[in-house]
Amino acid sequence: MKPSDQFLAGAPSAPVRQPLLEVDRASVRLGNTQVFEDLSLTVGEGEFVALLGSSGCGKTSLLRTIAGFIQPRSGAIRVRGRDITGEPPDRRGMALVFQTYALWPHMTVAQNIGYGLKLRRLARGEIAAKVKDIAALLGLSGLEERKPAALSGGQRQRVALGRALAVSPDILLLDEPLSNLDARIRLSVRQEISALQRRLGITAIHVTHDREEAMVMADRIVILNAGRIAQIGTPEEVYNQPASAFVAAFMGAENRLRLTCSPASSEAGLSRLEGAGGAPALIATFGPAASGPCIAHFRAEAAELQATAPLAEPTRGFLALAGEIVQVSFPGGFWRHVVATPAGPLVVDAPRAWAAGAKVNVHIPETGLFVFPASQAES
Ligand SMILES: Nc1ncnc2c1ncn2[C@@H]1O[C@H](COP(=O)(O)OP(=O)(O)OP(=O)(O)O)[C@@H](O)[C@H]1O
Repeated sequence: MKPSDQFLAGAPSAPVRQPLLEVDRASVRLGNTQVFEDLSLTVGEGEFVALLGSSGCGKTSLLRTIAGFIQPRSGAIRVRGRDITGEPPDRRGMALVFQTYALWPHMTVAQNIGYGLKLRRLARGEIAAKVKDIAALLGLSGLEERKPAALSGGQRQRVALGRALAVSPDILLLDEPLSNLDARIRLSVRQEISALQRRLGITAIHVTHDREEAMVMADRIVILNAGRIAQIGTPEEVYNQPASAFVAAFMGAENRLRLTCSPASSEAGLSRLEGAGGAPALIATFGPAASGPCIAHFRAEAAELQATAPLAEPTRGFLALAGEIVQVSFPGGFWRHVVATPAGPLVVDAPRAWAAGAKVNVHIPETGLFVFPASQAES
C-alpha cells in the first residue's frame, strides 16, 4: 500500500447509488475516426459525473451518444434498465445544455424557458407558473420579458439551464456550459449549477476540459484519454491515487523522472529507485514493487527545495537530487522555480524565492511520488 492510500482510507468515497444510466460497451465511429470502442460507464441516480479530458479525447461524442444525437455502431444505452439505444433524443428524458447557449434570439427569456413545455402542449397557465418558478430558482426574476441579446453571458447561460430544467429531465447533460463565460462569472455560475443540482437531486453529466471545474463540481470524474476511460473515481481518488502516468500528469503531477526500480531486498514492501542522478532512494510504492525501467511523477508543490548538500547514501522515504535554480516566477501565493537537474528540468514551488543560480537539493517525499512501470506509462 502506498502511504497516500493510508491517508485516503478516511477520505469520503462516492456513495453507492441506484444505477440510472448505463453505457454498455458502446462503440462510436465518426467518418474515419474510431472515437471510442467498447466503452462502458454507469451513472447513479442523483449523481454528478464529469467527463474530463483534453481536446479530441471523445467527451462531446460520448455525451451526444448518451443524448441520442450519435448512434453507436454497437453496444447499448440504458436508463433504469430500459434500452433506449434506438430512441430519438426527445424521448430519452434528457436535456442538453450547450456551450453556445443556443437560445432562440426572437423569443423572450420566459418563452425560451417555456419552449420545451409548449412543445409538450402544456396548458398556458401551467407553463407560466413553471417558468416563474424556474426564473426565481435561477435568479432571473424580472428579466422574463427580455430578449437574449439584452442579457449578459452568465444570464444567457442560466436561461439555457432553465430551459433544460423546465422539462424536468431525468438526466441533465452539460456540454462545457461554462467555457464561454469570463473567469469570474464562470466561478459563480459553477457554484450555482452545483448547488442547484444538489438541491434538486438531479442526475448530471458534465463535459469539461477544466480540471478544477471537474474537481469542485463532480461526485465522480471520468478521465478520458483518446477514447478510453483512463480512470473513474472521486476527485480525491483521481488526484491522490492516479491509475496511470497519464492520469498523474493530467491531474497536475507533471514533473516526470525516468528511473530504474528494483525491489529493495533488505526490506519488504520497499522499492529501490535510482537513475535520477542522486543517491538511490528506498521508498514504499503501491502494488507489487516494480522491477526495471519506471516513470515517477510528482507535483511542483510536493517537492521541497533545500540548501543541504545531496546525500551520497541511499535515502529512505524520499528521493533527493541535486540541481540549480534556472528560473524564478511568482504565480501568486508561492514562488515557482525551474530547477536544472541531471534528470532534466523540474518545476518546484516554494514559500520563498530562491535566487537564480543557487545550488539546491530537490527533496521529494515518497507520499508525493507516483511510480509506474515505464512499459505501462508509455502505452
Ligand atoms: N463529425 C465528425 N466526423 C469525423 N470525426 C469527428 C467528428 N466529430 C468529432 N470527430 C473526431 O472525434 C474525436 C473526438 O471528438 P470530440 O468532439 O468528441 O472530442 P472532445 O473531447 O469533446 O474535444 P473538445 O474538447 O475539443 O470538444 C476527435 O478526434 C474528432 O476529430
